[in-house]
Amino acid sequence: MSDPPAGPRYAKGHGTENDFVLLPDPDGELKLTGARVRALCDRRRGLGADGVLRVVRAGGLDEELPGGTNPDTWFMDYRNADGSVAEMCGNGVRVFARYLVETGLAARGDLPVGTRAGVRATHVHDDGRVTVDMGPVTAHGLSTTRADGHEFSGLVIDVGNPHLACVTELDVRTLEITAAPTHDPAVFPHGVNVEFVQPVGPDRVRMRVHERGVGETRSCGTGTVAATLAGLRAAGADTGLRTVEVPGGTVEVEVTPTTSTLTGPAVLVAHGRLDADWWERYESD
Ligand SMILES: N[C@@H](CCC[C@H](N)C(=O)O)C(=O)O
Repeated sequence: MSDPPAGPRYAKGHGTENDFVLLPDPDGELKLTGARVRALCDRRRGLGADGVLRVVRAGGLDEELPGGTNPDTWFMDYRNADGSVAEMCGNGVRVFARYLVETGLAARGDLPVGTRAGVRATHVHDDGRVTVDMGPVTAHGLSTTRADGHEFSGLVIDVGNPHLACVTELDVRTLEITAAPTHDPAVFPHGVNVEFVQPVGPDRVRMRVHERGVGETRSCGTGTVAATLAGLRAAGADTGLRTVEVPGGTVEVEVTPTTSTLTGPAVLVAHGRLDADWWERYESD
């Protein structure tokens, strides 16, 4: 039996069941078309994932990067399942850091990762959890959304990417989030990630999320940071800690006066090679 033609290498991983295909591409040689991203993320004709993380040195990227990004820094080139580009992914960056360490591309411990929202400091723990400094999280007033026949008011929050975090007394586990929640395009001209946040204890919130460019996911790291700030504000505080329960597990978030941190699991599931013919089929957008 002869081996089929081998295409690019890949790995599959997840953080609290927000799942990703990782594509190692140190020198930025892969042509990552929208069609390829959509096919990779498709759960029937591809590998299946919420997003793609291209593992590239910042210097290998053909786009302008945030100031302070060293060309040698590993850069998380994040794409949503619909092929769109996003600034930041909090679960993705943890899986990305774990991948760098497990494959020997970086040493265990403190590790900077470039993103379109800026360089993020990560720390890979011995038990497989990863902490990431998510940078400042800022609120910019209120907006509304409709989902499952309810109207929700929420905080407009910037975690490098846009969020609307709606604190509610409803049991969020019962919400039907089959259609995209509405949003005000004047407030969110580039779309938004919407969180439904239910306080369930003094230091604990439960969250469901509908992600821009994906749909409902089992977790969203930047969303948990937005949910924490919204939960804190609802309790009359600006800073503090929250355990955030999502359908795919739990993470810990801390918001301080200057930054925010996210700690949670990062799991690698598989390593392999794509079929070359399959990869070529999706070359053009
Ligand atoms: N799942 C991510 C967020 C991914 C990007 C988001 N869908 C967007 O378009 O902003 C996370 O863990 O933060």
